[in-house]
Amino acid sequence: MDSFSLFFTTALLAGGLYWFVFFFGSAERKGKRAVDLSGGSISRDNVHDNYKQYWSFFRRPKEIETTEKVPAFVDTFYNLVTDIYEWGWGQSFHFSPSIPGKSHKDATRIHEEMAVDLLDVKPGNRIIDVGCGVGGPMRAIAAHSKANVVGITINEYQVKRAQIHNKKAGLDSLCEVVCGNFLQMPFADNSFDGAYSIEATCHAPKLEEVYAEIYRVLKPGSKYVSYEWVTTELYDGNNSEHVEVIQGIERGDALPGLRSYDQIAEIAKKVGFQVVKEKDLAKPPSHPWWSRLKMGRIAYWRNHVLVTILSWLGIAPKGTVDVHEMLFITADYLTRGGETGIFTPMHLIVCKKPEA
Ligand SMILES: C=C(CC[C@@H](C)[C@H]1CC[C@H]2C3=CC[C@H]4[C@H](C)[C@@H](O)CC[C@]4(C)[C@H]3CC[C@]12C)C(C)C
Ligand SMILES: C[S@@+](CC[C@H](N)C(=O)[O-])C[C@H]1O[C@@H](n2cnc3c(N)ncnc32)[C@H](O)[C@@H]1O
Repeated sequence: MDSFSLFFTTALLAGGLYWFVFFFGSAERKGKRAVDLSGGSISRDNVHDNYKQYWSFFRRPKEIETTEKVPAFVDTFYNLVTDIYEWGWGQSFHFSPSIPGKSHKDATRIHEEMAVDLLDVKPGNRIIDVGCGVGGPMRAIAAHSKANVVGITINEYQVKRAQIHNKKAGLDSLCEVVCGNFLQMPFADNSFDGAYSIEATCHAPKLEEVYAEIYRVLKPGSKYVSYEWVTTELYDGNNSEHVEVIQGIERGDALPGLRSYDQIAEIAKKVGFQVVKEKDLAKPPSHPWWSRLKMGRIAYWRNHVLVTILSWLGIAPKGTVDVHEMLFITADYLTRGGETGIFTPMHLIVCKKPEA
C-alpha cells in the first residue's frame, strides 16, 4: 500500500470511528448522548464499585426486604441506570401497550394521560407523582390536565435531570420535584387532590408502607391510580423457567420481590382505600408492551459496541459496560415475562380515599 492510500484509509477509519462514537444516535435521539453517559450522582471513579455493591445486595436478600436498606439499594441502581435509560429509552421510565400506527412516544403519552384521566382532577389541583423518575410522565400529565404535579424520587440525580427537563419544556411552573423516600414522604396529611404512581411502587419492600403514605397525604374523596409490576395468574412457582424469569426481572430492576396480582387490591383495602377498578392493561385487545423491547435488540448490540468503545477510550466511566450488559440481559427476561404472560408491568388499580 502506498503512503497516500495508507493515509486515506487511516483517515477514513478514524473519521468513521469518530462519527460512530460521537454522532451515531441511540434508540431515543433527543436528550442524552452516548458521550454524556455518567454514573448519576456517583463520581466516575466509583461507578464500577457501586455496580459491585448493587449486586452484593442480592447476596444478602434479607437486607433488601428491610425498609432502612431500600433507599441505598434503589438509589445506587438509579445512579447507575438513569443516563442509560434516558439515552436508550427516553424520559419516561415505563412500558406501555403498543398502539398500531402510533409511535412509541405517542403510545407512552397516551398511557400516561390515562392515569390522570382516571383521577378526575381539575386544572389547578395539586397531585403527586410517586416515584417520578426524570419526569417524563409528570410533564405529559401536567400539560394534559393543567394540574400542579409534585414528583418525588429517592434519587438526587433524577431530581436534577427532571428540573432541567421541566424548565426546557416550559412546565416548571406546573411541575415541582422533591428528593425523598416515598415510604416517609415530606408532605402534610390530606394535602393532595390526587396521586399516581407509574411502575415505581414495585421498589417498595412492603407495598402497604407506600400505600399507607399515599393514603395519608391524599385529601378525603380523592383518588390514587397505580400501574403495578406483578406476576399474573399464569405464574407457577413450581415451574423453574417461570422462577428464573421472575428472578431475572427482580435482579435487573432493583426489586425486593415481585408481588402477585391478587395481593394489590387486598393491600389497598388494608390501608383504608376503596378499590374502584382493577385491570391488567396488558391483556388483549391491548397490543404487546414488550414488542418495543424486542424490536430494539439490534440497537442494543450497537449500543453495547458504542459503550465498550467509550469505556475503552476513558469517556464513559469504568463499569458502564457492566451496567449496560445487565440491562441487556434484563431486557430478555422482561420480554420472556411478557411473552409467557406470567408478568405484567401494568396491573392498573384505581383507589379512592373515603370521604371524611
Ligand atoms: C419500571 C422500571 C424500568 C422499566 C424500563 C423503562 C427499563 C427496563 C429495562 C430497561 C432497558 C433494557 C435494555 C437497555 C438497552 C440494553 C440499552 O442499550 C438501552 C436502554 C435499554 C433499552 C433499557 C431502557 C429502560 C428499560 C426498558 C423498573 C426499573 C422498575
Ligand atoms: C422505573 S422508575 C419510574 C419513574 C416514573 N414513574 C416514570 O414512569 O418515568 C421508578 C422510580 O421510583 C423511584 N423510587 C423507587 N423507590 C423509591 C423510594 N423509596 N422513594 C422515592 N422514590 C423511589 C425511583 O427513584 C424512580 O424514580
